[in-house]
Amino acid sequence: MIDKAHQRSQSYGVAIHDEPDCSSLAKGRLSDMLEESRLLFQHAAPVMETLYEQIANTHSMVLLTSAKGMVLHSLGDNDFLEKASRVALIPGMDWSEKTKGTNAIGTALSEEEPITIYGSQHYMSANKSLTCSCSPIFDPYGQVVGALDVTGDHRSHHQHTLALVRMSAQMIENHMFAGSFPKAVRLHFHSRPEFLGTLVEGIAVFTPEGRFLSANRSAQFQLGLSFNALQAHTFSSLFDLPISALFELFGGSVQAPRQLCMHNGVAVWCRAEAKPASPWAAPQLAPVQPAEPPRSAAQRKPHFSSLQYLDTGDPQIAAIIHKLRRVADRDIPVMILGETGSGKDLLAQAIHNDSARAGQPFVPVNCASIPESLIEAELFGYEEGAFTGARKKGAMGKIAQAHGGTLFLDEIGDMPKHLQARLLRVLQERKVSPLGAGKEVEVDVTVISATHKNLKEMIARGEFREDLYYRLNGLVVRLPALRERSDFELVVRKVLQSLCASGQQMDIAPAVMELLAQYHWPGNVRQLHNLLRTAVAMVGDQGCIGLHDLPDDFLEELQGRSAWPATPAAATDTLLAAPGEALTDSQRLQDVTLNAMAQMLRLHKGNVSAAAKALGVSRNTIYRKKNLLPPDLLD
Ligand SMILES: Nc1ncnc2c1ncn2[C@@H]1O[C@H](COP(=O)(O)OP(=O)(O)OP(=O)(O)O)[C@@H](O)[C@H]1O
Repeated sequence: MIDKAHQRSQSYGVAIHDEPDCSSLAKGRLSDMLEESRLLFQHAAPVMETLYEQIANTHSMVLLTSAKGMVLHSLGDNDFLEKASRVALIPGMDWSEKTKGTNAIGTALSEEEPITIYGSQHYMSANKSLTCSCSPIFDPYGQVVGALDVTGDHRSHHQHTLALVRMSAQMIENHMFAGSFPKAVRLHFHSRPEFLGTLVEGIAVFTPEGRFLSANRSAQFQLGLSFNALQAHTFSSLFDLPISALFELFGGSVQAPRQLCMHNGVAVWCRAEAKPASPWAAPQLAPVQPAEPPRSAAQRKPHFSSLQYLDTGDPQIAAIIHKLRRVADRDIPVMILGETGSGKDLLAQAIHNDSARAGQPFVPVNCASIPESLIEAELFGYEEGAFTGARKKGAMGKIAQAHGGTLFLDEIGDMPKHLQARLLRVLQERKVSPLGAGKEVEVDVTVISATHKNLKEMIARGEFREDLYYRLNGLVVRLPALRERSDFELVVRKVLQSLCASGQQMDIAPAVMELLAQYHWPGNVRQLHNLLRTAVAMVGDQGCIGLHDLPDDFLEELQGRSAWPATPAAATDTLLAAPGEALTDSQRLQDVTLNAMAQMLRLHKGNVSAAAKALGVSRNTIYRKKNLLPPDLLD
């Protein structure tokens, strides 16, 4: 990228050794540009202040530029501002590549990508004492409208700066997004429900008829499609559902997240929003029926939700479910312990969905994923003007959003100590006071918390309040790790089923099942879910998951852990066989793999690429086994 930028700079005729020139500064032009970029400036100014707070006293400054690279606004340390003015890094100056050659602002705008330009990478000698990190800012129509930059002394550059700048640019984009398309159907989504409502959630907007209008960066990333490519899509081509089904899915509630499957096979948790004025919510399409009583557990689809769905025969899980049913609807706080990925989140949702509060919001908060500086505002909400960067009309906190329903405090062990006391007060008094608000709001929530940390040890170290611990642990349940479960095969089948589209037939070769059962699953069901998702994609429409459908790194790990004993045995079948014919003895997998490779190499006359393609593995997988294969087989 830098080489290309230098070539462009050269072609623009930028002189490497020119002195910085402030003479082109035109006050009138700056005020015109500010007027033109008013919307951008409005959304960016508070974010710039927050960003500046993070980097204050690091000899650096925050800059906002127009889409053409003109500096619109800057905030910085006084000593550095002076240095910056010496290199003409001041409002009104043009930092496009055409005038300044390679620099983060100009190059990020040319490439439409975030970038850091380190000291000597600058094109002009005068700028080599700077290091700058810049991200372009896109408007809700996919157009670059400006850039956000942090520039500092090249000796005090911090490697996290670009990440901070990217996040801040995304925050500005999300704010602009929130104010656009008031009549559209808005879908918020993420593969992890606790990320809904946070900076990283995907937001896609459709017309009431389902035509694509816009998507933020995260949505483009999750859908695997650029803004331009998305123009050709509709809601149904992206989510395999007519848009009218959204209403049914959300049953009139916009709060409780539901699962949808994207066109690329990845499941995401979603919330949908449509303003009452939208025809989507108009009576002829889908009448809102607020008076409808919550559906009973029996009526609800047992889809990733009810306790019944989670009961797959393991006695420890059965005991947990039994205990949970006994305390159901008594507002007893439940604390779920368990390793990461063991299903704590899913269990919390199942508890909610089986409770009398099922028709009300289920609001997850991941205490570990929200920056410490934002968690207070996220949880308790804030009033207009409560702090720098606060939204115009304030925001409702997660606790208040959960009113009537369930608040799920995931990773409670990561809750900052100073907020633990406030949370305790809310739980005791059932009232919440948003930041900057004089009055308190009554809240009726039932609380479920979860953690993989040892809270008792944290209490002993003074890191977790004992009184809060006893408030939260009405009933403590410990989810077993996947390797400890006796219902492994059923869990595999269930996860597999959840990954298949309706009507898609997918089986798993018995030998593969045996192999999976021997693995130690440090990432628990989440790891299994991810592995099977890849395998299902490898198999395609329908068929049977064989060894060659598993990712190479997983197979290598299995080999490394000697889950494949090297028992020499004459293998006869191959794992590429149909389900009924597949091997049942995983002890012979090594030989079977080698045999399959040898067979394919013979068939393709030693052509490793063709054999690898036929086996569905990479060429390296075959090369790595080179020493174990007959030497005459490899070309
Ligand atoms: N019993 C189960 N059946 C089917 N899928 C499951 C089951 N348990 C967990 N999963 C799936 O595994 C993944 C991880 O589950 P979940 O997020 O509930 O774990 P977690 O313990 O909350 O993880 P973390 O500690 O990282 O927050 C999800 O995709 C979930 O759908």
